[in-house]
Amino acid sequence: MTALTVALVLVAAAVGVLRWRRPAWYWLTFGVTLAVVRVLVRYGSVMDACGLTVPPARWRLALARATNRPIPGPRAPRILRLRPTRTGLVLRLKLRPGQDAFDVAAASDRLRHSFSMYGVTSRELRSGVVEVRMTGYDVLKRVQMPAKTDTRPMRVPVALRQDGSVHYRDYRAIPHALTLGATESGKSVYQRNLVAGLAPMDVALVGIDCKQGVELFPLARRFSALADDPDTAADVLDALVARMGRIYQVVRAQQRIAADVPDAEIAADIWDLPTDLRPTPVVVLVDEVAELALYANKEEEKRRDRVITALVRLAQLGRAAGIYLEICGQRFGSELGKGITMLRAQLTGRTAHRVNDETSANMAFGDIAPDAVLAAIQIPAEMRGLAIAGDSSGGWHRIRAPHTSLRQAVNICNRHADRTPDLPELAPFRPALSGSADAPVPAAKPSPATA
Ligand SMILES: Nc1ncnc2c1ncn2[C@@H]1O[C@H](COP(=O)(O)OP(=O)(O)OP(=O)(O)O)[C@@H](O)[C@H]1O
Repeated sequence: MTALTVALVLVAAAVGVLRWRRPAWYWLTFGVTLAVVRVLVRYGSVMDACGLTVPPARWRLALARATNRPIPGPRAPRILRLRPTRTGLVLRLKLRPGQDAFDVAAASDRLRHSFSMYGVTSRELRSGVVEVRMTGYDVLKRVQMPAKTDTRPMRVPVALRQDGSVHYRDYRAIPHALTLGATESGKSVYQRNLVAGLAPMDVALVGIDCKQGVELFPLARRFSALADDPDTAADVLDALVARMGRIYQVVRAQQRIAADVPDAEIAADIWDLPTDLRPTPVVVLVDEVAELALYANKEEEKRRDRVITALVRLAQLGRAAGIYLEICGQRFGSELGKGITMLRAQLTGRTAHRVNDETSANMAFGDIAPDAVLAAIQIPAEMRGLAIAGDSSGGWHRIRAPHTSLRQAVNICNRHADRTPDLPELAPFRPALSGSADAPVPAAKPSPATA
C-alpha cells in the first residue's frame, strides 16, 4: 500500500466516524458555512472576473494621489445583507453607479461556476438593489418544503422554486389559473397539493373531475360539491353563476350603506365586506378540462356551450364574488372551439408541466412569456412534477411540488372535513359519503355527486 492510499483510507475513516457521530443538520450547517466563507473570500475577485465591477470614483483616485496612497482598485456591488438559508444563501447587493440588474442577471451563470454553486438567480428588489439567491444543490430533485411558510388566507405554499424559495398559489393576487401538461407529467399531484393546502382554510372546494372522479372523489370529505361527468359539471357551474349573482347583490347592498357613512370604505368585493357578512370563497378545481369542451352530437354541443359560457362568466366576474378557477388539462387551445381562447385569456396564472410539443407549451406561455415556452419543452420526461410557473407579467420560475400521495391528501382532507362549508346553491351536488372519516381510500369510484 502506498502512502497516498493509507492517507486516503485514514481520511475516509475519519469522515465516516464524523458522519456517524453528527446529525444531518450538522452537515447542513457545515455545508452552508463553507459556502458563506467561500463567497465572502472570493467575492471581490469573482465580481471582477465576471465583469461586475466599476472603476473607482474620480474623487477616490484624486484623494489617493494627493495623499500618496495606493490607487484604489475596481469596486464591486456592496453587500447590504448576507443570509444563509437551508438551501444556500441570499445576498442583497447595492449596485454601483452605471450598473443595472440586467448585468447581474446576465452574469448569473458565470457567478454560479465561480462560486461553485448549483444555481444562481437574481431579481431587482428596488432601484439599485438586487437580490442574488444561490443554491448549493438541486433543490428540485427531492422537494422538501420548509417547515415554516408564510401562509395567509387564500395563499397556499404549493411548490418549491429552483432558487430554493417557496412558490405560493395566491388566489387573491392571481384569481384564476391554468395548469397544462402531457399525460403522467404531474398535474394531478400539483392539484392534490393545492387541495391539501386549501383544506385547512375557510374555503369551499368544488371539483369537476372528468377522469370519472378518480382524482378528486377520494378527497370528497373536504369538497362542498363534486361532479364527475359533463352534465353534472354544467349544472354545478350554473349553480355557481347563480351564487355569483347573489353575492354581487350582497356587495351592492353594503356599498349603499357605506356611501351614506362618511369615511367608510366602499365594498367592491367580498374581502371588503364585514366578516359576518362575507360569503365563503370558493375554489373550483377542474381536472381534464378538454373533456368539457368535446362533443359528438347536437345535444352535447349545447351542453358544451353552456359549460364554456359559465366558465367564461366565472372567469370574468368571479373574483369579486370570491370564486376562483383552477383549470387543469393536457391541452387548452383554439382547437377546443369557440370561447376557449377567451377563457384562457382570463386565466392569469400559468403552469406548464412537461409537454410533448411546442404548440402545447405555447398554449400556456405563447401569449405571455415566449422564453418560458422553451423552458417548458426542455423539461426531461424523468423529472415528473417539474413545471414552469408564470403569470401575465411575463416572469416565470421552474418549480416542483412535493410528492404528496393520494393517501396523504385523503388524510389531510379527512382531518379537515369539519371545515367543509354547506353552500345552499351547491347542496344537490354535495358528495354522498359513507363510513367514518378514517375510512380507507375507496378502491372503486364512490357514488356520484348527484346521488
Ligand atoms: N412532484 C412530483 N415529485 C415526484 N414525483 C411526481 C411528482 N408529480 C408527479 N410525480 C410522479 O408522476 C406520476 C404521474 O403524476 P400525475 O398522476 O400527477 O400525472 P398527470 O399529469 O396527472 O397524468 P394524467 O394526465 O395521465 O392523469 C405520479 O404517479 C408520481 O409518481
